[in-house]
Amino acid sequence: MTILHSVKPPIQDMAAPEAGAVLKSEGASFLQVNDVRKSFMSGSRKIEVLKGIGLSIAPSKLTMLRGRSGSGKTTLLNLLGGLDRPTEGEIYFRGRPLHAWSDKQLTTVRRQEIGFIFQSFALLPLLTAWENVELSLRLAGIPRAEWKERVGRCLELVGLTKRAFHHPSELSGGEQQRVAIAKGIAHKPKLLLADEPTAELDTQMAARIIAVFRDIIEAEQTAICMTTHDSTLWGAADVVYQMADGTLVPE
Ligand SMILES: Nc1ncnc2c1ncn2[C@@H]1O[C@H](COP(=O)(O)OP(=O)(O)OP(=O)(O)O)[C@@H](O)[C@H]1O
Repeated sequence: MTILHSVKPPIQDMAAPEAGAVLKSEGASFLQVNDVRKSFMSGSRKIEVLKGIGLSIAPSKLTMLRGRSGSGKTTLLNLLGGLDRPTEGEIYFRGRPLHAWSDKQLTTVRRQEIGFIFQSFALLPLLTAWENVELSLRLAGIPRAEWKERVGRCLELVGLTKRAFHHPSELSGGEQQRVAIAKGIAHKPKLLLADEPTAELDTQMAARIIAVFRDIIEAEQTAICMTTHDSTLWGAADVVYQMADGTLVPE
């Protein structure tokens, strides 16, 4: 495990290619964050939440963002996933400038290349595990002919083949989160972002989720970046960034 703080990145000359177009060599610049700041207005008051973040996320690695509540982890994760844009600074994802992209371009890149997992599982209660995963493929525009094989593969990867036709209410919290992970990876994202994915789980279930993440990285070469308060999990990461009050700090 490497524990890092601020990393000054190589900035490449990146004209704005189409969403979907990818630079050929993406190793070191898979996901690059350069001096990112984010503020929100609360009435007439400006709240500075991120105060100059520089980091890089490597492909096929498990990266964790740790830090106290309110330190800015979720805000940063939302920027990494193109759910929001920085107030200042740059974010390059596979060579393309997310910070400069339109809402339409961000939606396309999210749909095709990024998966999200949230603390609260976000499953549709009336659908089975299988149908929940299938829905992701439908929304991502994957041809119907590919659904069966891909849903089966995703549920296998998270160890839920035998629970495929259960509804969320018939599954444990850990199993529900594994269905949510299968949903998150169904469209084969290059980057999977998980916001406190183990917060509602006990230690054993949390460890199982991390093991599933490892299997996904191995099998699909996905980069995974997750936030967590749980100190028992940090040792399982390839890289840990610690945040405090909107900045990255050394250990
Ligand atoms: N849209 C917003 N408008 C105003 N303030 C916001 C907004 N989003 C986040 N904040 C503030 O930014 C700070 C950081 O929030 P964020 O959710 O990123 O922290 P966090 O480290 O993820 O916390 P937690 O671990 O509790 O989820 C908090 O003080 C929060 O109130």
